Amino acid sequence: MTNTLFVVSECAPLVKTGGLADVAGALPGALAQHGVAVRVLLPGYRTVMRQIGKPKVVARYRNLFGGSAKLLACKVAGIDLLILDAPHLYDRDGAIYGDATGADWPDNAERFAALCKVGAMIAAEGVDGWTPDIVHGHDWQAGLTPEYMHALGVTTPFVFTIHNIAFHGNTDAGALHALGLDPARFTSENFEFWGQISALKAGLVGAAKINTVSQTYAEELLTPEFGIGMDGILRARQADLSGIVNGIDLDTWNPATDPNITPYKSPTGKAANKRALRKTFGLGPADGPLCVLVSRLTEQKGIDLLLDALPALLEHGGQLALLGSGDPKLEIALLEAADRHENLSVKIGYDEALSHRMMAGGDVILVPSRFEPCGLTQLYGLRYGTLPLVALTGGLADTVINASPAALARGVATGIQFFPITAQSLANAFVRLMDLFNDSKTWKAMQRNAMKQPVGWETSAAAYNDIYTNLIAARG
Ligand SMILES: Nc1ncnc2c1ncn2[C@@H]1O[C@H](COP(=O)(O)OP(=O)(O)O[C@H]2O[C@H](CO)[C@@H](O)[C@H](O)[C@H]2O)[C@@H](O)[C@H]1O
Repeated sequence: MTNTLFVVSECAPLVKTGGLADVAGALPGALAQHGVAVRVLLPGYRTVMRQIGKPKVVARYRNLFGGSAKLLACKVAGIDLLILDAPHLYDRDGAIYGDATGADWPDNAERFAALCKVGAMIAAEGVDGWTPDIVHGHDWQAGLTPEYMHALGVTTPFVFTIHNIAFHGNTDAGALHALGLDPARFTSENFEFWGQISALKAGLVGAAKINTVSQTYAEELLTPEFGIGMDGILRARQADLSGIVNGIDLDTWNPATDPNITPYKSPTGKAANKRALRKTFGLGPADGPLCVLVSRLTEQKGIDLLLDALPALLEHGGQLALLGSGDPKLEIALLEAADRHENLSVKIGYDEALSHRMMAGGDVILVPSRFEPCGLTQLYGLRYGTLPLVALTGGLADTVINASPAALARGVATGIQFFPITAQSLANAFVRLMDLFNDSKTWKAMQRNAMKQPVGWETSAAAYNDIYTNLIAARG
């Protein structure tokens, strides 16, 4: 039995802004099959505190970055949680990373340093009769954990997973004292990055093993274009870097049992869901494919490329139902485009149940991202027979089999990929899509292929378990 402590800033179903939460929520269950007992250390945001009932207090901290705090143990949705209840850091209105206007909380450095520090203390002393053999941090919010472990003299191996390298968690050097970091280690070999404290770099430097969420993204990260300043460090650590593709929760995302939809086992069952979805989005009947897109609306996700390429879809009988929220400029541009095109319907917001109905009712799931470490919505799409049309990058390259002549001849295609990642090549992909969609025999075969593709956690959980076991064996 291996004990693993996850240090992570979000975890589904309790609190989610994106794919990180899905992974933190699903991977523990998958690892349990391999004899790994995961406990997830999570900030006690107001929304989390409301969902955990009466947990057990397992530790108290008199002064954790300016206030007292408690560590609470509880189980929600089968996940063993350790909730850091620090009201001065987490009990506030607004979102988990920022206020209602979208601005980051000014004390985010302290908020997540506190999480890392408690992670390190758990590794040092154990908690609730439980001590981790492995500490596994996710993204910059967990990056300082190995620094605090080092300060406490803890040698438990630290595994670091990069879900999105675009966020570095940088802070001014003046915060060294406030964060309780050792000024002697504020060097380019450790966590100094262009004169700032970088939580992400601390994680990359301090990890025994680093991984990201697909093999292609692991390779892309070694280039300046994708590494966003961290490519040099990652090249230096290449021997310890791997790519492990994400899975999805096969119970939550199961078209045969999904309570949000009219359940189906074969692609023909999608028709009723498609009718319902058109109604929800106010779209009329059309000859072309009904595309769906569910996403945070950011530059990463290529929404601007999509806006430019859309006529190639909409003017040839295709439709798009889009659900998302994020960058206000993109939200406005999408709403304006929806006013102009009757075959485009946009809902701004976050709606988990609707996202299920979109997977069930859509013909095609669009993921035109500029970069995508793994991506989850194309995996949902595969499972629901909703064929992915994706940019050829990161996990989208690894999980979709492009309908190339060779793949079609072998009968293995599951979707469409486009490259280079430009509006023009996306528009060309829409033209290819129309041809494929009109060839109903090929389309149905692709849907069947898609629904058969393994998209669960089985193989990837085994890969994480291998990392843990090798690190533990190497310690002796
Ligand atoms: N408006 C909305 N309503 C309902 N649901 C919505 C929504 N907007 C987004 N979602 C949901 O949020 C999740 C997004 O996950 P992704 O993996 O696609 O991207 P994200 O960039 O957040 O994750 C980062 O981390 C994950 C996990 O490693 C990587 O897969 C990914 O490449 C990386 O960028 C999906 O479950 C999606 O359905």
